[in-house]
Amino acid sequence: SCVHPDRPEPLDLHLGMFLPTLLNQATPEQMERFFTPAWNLRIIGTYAQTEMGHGTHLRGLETTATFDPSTQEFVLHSPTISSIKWWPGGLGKTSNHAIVLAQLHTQGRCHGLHAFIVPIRDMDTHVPLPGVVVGDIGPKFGFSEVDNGFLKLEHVRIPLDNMLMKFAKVEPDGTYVKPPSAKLTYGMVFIRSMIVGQSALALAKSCTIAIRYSAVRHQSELRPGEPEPQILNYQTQQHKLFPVLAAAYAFTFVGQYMKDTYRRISGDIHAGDYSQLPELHALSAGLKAFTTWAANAAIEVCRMSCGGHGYSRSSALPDIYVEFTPTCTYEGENTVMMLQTASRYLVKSYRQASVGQRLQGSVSYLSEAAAQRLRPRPVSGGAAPLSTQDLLSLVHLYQRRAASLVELAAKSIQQELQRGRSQEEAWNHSSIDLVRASDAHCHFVVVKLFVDKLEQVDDAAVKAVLSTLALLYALKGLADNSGDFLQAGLLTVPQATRVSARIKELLEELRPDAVALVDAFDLNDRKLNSVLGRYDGNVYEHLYEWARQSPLNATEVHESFHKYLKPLRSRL
Ligand SMILES: CC(C)(COP(=O)(O)OP(=O)(O)OC[C@H]1O[C@@H](n2cnc3c(N)ncnc32)[C@H](O)[C@@H]1OP(=O)(O)O)[C@@H](O)C(=O)NCCC(=O)NCCSC(=O)/C=C/CCCCCCCCCCCCC(=O)O
Ligand SMILES: Cc1cc2nc3c(=O)[nH]c(=O)nc-3n(C[C@H](O)[C@H](O)[C@H](O)COP(=O)(O)OP(=O)(O)OC[C@H]3O[C@@H](n4cnc5c(N)ncnc54)[C@H](O)[C@@H]3O)c2cc1C
Repeated sequence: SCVHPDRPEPLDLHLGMFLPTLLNQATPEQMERFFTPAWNLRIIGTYAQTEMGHGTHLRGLETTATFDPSTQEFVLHSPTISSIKWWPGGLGKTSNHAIVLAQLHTQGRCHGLHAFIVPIRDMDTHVPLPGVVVGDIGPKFGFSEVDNGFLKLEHVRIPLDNMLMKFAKVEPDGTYVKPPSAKLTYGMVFIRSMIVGQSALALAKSCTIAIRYSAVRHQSELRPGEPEPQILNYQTQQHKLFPVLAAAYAFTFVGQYMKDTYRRISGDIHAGDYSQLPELHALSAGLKAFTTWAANAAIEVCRMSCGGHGYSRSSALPDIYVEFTPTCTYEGENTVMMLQTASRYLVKSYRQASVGQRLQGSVSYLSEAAAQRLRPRPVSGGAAPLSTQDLLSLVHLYQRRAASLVELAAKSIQQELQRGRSQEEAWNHSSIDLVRASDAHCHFVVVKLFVDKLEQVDDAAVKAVLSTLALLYALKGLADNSGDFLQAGLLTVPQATRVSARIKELLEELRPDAVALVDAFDLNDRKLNSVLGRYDGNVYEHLYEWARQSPLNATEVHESFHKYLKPLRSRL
């Protein structure tokens, strides 16, 4: 990948969104005019969609692009303070172009959001062009390496051919030509798909640091009179870290699957087959939200499991967190993405299955569930026997939980409608259930993909340890969400007790292989950039060396003594 996923950089948007958007939405002539100079960094671009007043609600974006047939130009304008483009990475000081998403107006009609290439700085002097007010939005929670910026356009004129016209077009006389599918101009599916792999990388780095450190850190007393044990021998430490390790492997496989699926379906789209776009949108939106939320929480578990040294930037864990956490917000705020997957895919699929339609792809289980509902329920009605060893039965359990929560959400909407609420109100009053349904659907997809992957592993020893990780991932998820399974009649209290006992056994089974399993991520010391996660385990000497390098230690007596402490003393 041309983007360096390790640390945010001002060119991330150029490489991660400007170039891919050209590839997806530029005509061959526009590729020639823009892609080549952009590839050579003559043109440096960003993706300017979000405005001060709107990030999620794309239809609410206010920037306008009005076609002027007399000059064959678009006039780009920011009509209000809230329409100022706000947040785009690299916009403040780095980029000299921006792909600006604006409401297209031509022949007196608005045709919605379209993408326009807008030069914003002089290619030689880098001075903002006439009508362009651009700058940095100021310090943030992190991402200090990136100049996220603002852009105010004051009747800026660009040529007709600067509108990305691979799909929609504006003719010289101002006639608007619709795209083959309105969904093609949304974009963002590429990055959302890639972010799933970023979640895996963040987890792999964090648990590598925490597990290696837990193997070299000795603390307290397990058996009186014996030496202090490795903290990795404490069951609580294993209970914190081994599920994160299992998730790192799970998300690695899901990230690969997501990339492959993106490549396959975007290939179909380029060939004019848009049929799989809804599945790609739903999967990328849901898995982006599911994996980033999980990884975001897990990074903090890893940091806190390293005690005080985890809070030191020498551990790298604070930086990993600060750089990863905005993935829950950008590229589609997670709650909104979960709602997209539920409302635009799961509930729609549920309704299709309920009238007997055979579903394909990741929702095919909804057809099975619909058929199940038509069959007489077994008298016992109780939960099926639970195997805490059989992965396929656990996959089926997750599938049934997802089907149950999708049905619960769909029925909630129906009940709200029967109470006389409007469609919109009924959906809003069911949105907690909709998010739960998406979460359960994504969780099923992750567990299924993990188990599917095992079928591709030939080495018996590797397959055995990965199976143990998959079991831990599935059972830990079952324990964490036992309410869903109990409520759906898929689990009994005695079975839940057995799950907890089995998890303890798995932690013990994984202990001997834990360090080898993080070494297998093959993250070298430079990439980890962590004193606690060093491959050689030589933590204390390097921690002391790292501290000695601190700028505050450049002098034995810091200037603050003379500037503040001494004068303060003399006044007391
Ligand atoms: C979708 C919304 C939430 C709602 O939009 P709305 O117009 O109201 O639409 P709906 O009515 O809900 O739906 C209409 C139909 O359209 C379908 N739909 C919706 N979205 C899409 C889509 N994206 N694709 C396809 N189809 C879509 C929907 O299903 C409906 O279909 P149907 O009618 O039911 O059939 C919308 O408002 C929205 O999307 N909001 C979110 C806005 C958003 O995402 N903003 C992001 C701005 S850009 C940004 O944040 C950038 C951040 C930069 C971060 C730094 C990145 C650095 C690069 C790192 C890259 C790493 C690469 C590593 C490579 C490697 O690992 O190798
Ligand atoms: C580090 C960083 C980099 C970014 N880079 C870029 C970039 O390069 N280009 C770009 O264009 N943008 C960028 N963004 C902006 C980002 O895409 C938006 O912040 C994001 O889309 C969320 O929109 P918002 O900020 O308006 O939040 P809002 O949508 O206002 O969200 C606030 C709250 O409202 C809730 N909410 C909103 N709508 C709904 C709904 N329909 N149903 C239920 N709840 C809802 C959300 O769940 C959330 O809890 C970046 C943001 C960050 C933090």
